[in-house]
Amino acid sequence: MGRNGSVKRPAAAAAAAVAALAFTVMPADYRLMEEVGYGAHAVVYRAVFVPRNETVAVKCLDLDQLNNNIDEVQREAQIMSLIDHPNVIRAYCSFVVEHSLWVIMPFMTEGSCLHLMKIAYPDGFEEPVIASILKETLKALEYLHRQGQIHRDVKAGNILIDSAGVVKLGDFGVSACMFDRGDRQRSRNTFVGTPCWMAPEVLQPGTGYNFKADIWSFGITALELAHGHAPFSKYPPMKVLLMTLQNAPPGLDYDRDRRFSKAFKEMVAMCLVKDQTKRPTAEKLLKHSFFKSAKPPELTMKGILTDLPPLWDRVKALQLKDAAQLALKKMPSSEQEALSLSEYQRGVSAWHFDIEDLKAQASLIYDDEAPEIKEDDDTARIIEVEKDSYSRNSLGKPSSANQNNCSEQTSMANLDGEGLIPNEAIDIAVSNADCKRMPNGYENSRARNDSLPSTSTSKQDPESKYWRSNVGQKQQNSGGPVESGVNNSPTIERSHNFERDGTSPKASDKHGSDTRRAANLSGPLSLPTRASANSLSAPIRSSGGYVDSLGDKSKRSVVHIKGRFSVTSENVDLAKVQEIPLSSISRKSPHGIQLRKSASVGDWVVNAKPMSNSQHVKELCNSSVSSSILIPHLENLVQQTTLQQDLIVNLLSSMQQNENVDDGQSGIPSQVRIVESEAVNDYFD
Ligand SMILES: Nc1ncnc2c1ncn2[C@@H]1O[C@H](COP(=O)(O)OP(=O)(O)OP(=O)(O)O)[C@@H](O)[C@H]1O
Repeated sequence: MGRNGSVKRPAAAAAAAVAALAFTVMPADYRLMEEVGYGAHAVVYRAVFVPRNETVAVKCLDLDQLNNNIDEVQREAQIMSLIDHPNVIRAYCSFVVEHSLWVIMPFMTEGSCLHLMKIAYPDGFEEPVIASILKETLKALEYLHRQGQIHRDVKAGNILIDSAGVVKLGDFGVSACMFDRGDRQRSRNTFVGTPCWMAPEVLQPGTGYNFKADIWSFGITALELAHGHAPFSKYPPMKVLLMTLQNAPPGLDYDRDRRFSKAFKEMVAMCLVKDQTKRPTAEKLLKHSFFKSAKPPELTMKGILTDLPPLWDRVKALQLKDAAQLALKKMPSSEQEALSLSEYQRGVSAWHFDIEDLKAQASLIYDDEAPEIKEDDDTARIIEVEKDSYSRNSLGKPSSANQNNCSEQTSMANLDGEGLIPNEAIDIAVSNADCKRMPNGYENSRARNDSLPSTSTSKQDPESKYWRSNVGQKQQNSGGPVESGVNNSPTIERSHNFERDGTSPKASDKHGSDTRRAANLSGPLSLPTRASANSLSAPIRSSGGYVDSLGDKSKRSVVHIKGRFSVTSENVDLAKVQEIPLSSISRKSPHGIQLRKSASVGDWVVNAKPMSNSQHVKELCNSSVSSSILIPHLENLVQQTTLQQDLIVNLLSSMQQNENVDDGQSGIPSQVRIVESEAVNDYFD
């Protein structure tokens, strides 16, 4: 025995040996199915033991990572397979396959408690569930300690559940003895994972520790199950180490954790005593009143296991999330946006029970990266608008801004497609009601707008199921929600990618090619965003942020407002066009929470409070943002404005060509012209 030399009861050992014999050590006898878990050193698969068509779990450990002699590891694995307790996952057998060690185990259909929490109980479980889980875990520890074993890795991620609600402590044995035995959490003096669950005496070099270290980890696990995460889990390993050593032990707070019983709080406090000699043994702890009243897990677990997708789907979703978050750290914001889209798409297709959670996951932005922004600082807002527009996601509740994107998508379809743009005008900013959440999770435009005039129609491409909106001259009502004032570039990006994915209408391909060429875009028309000014090589997207002042409105009929541009038609009622100044856009969420980097523009509350341009200039001058910060942004805006102008001119000429080709059947009226908004000049001259 590699570690503390366990002693097996002969009967149990014999039974285990018989069971082990039932499984072969030939890889061909195991058909690996889905991945159901992954840890620092291993990937776990659901597998079928072909000779008996029996479902098992196969844990594949990467031998290249091992610090121990392989023969010794295998010998230890065999000994570990003799461990026999209803609450401890036992290895049936193990063998080497190329560079991996395969450990064959019973398959626990519901995976780990950590997975369950991540998927469905982010704030932890209710006390009866916790009590059941902890009691079974403690029984496992009591058994192991009695055998002279220290688990050393007690945590929610290693507590496994099966469909009947049976709780087993996993990850004991093989991997435990494989990685630098004596301190399994270290690998070449580097912490593997975080030391959140590690007892102070384990973290302190030179300090001896014993099975009481498991009791500390058990106490931390109790907090993990109660809150959905371990204490200090958000901090880097070294900080956790220092906090564990220096701070008072964590515990259940008497105020914050009012929902938990006194007995529970007391039991946790007993485990989390820094002096290991003062911690109770597992045996003694089992006698605590908290465990005496605990119900069998088969009763308590049932309720939490219903309506969950199969384990492998859960794991896939979590894996995507983890990978995305990792990649996010290294990724420019434009790519973050694309990834967010992909996460969202895949998530929605893979999951059906918690769309909101998936949307939140798709944000891929960490809270602690939230930029500081002063609520009343308009200049800061400008900077934030630029900075954020690439990284925004459609989080939370739909808002006018979000829906506004639908209108943009609609417009893209119009411009890109054929025959759907009547002569009268082009509708871009359809009403809020035009956006409808589609089954695929995307908000596609749908001109069922009650608020639009009767000239408005909508058509759906029967083949593509892609909604296109037609004319809607009425843009915004004064005082109503801003339609085109705030663009949500991420949604635009979604719609664009959506089309590029091949889900775009065929009409686009047939008739929009000239337009695309003229606009020098491979997909549907999109205009540069302010954010893209910083990265003009990045995909050009729809303008974002706010609608600028239109300057001499009395002379122009605005039918389309996008960013700082207006496409005008002479037969549009000017009175319906609203000026939406930047400063009227509040960066407050509907709940009054300051918007962070991860927040969606769609969450912005837009107050269509009219404000003159001179007022803007004044506010900017008074703002606390230094000119050194502001000037590069303004330069970018000017640069981008030029680019936008070029794009629109190209687009118009292309559309005019199309119109000729279509022999006037449909298209954009010839009198449509572009008016570059004077907003930039108005603001920054
Ligand atoms: N027998 C099993 N049945 C179902 N899922 C399992 C089984 N064993 C492990 N898993 C899943 O695989 C995950 C990783 O397994 P495990 O913890 O053994 O790997 P590891 O590399 O040792 O992890 P760690 O990072 O804890 O060292 C577990 O958290 C659990 O979700």
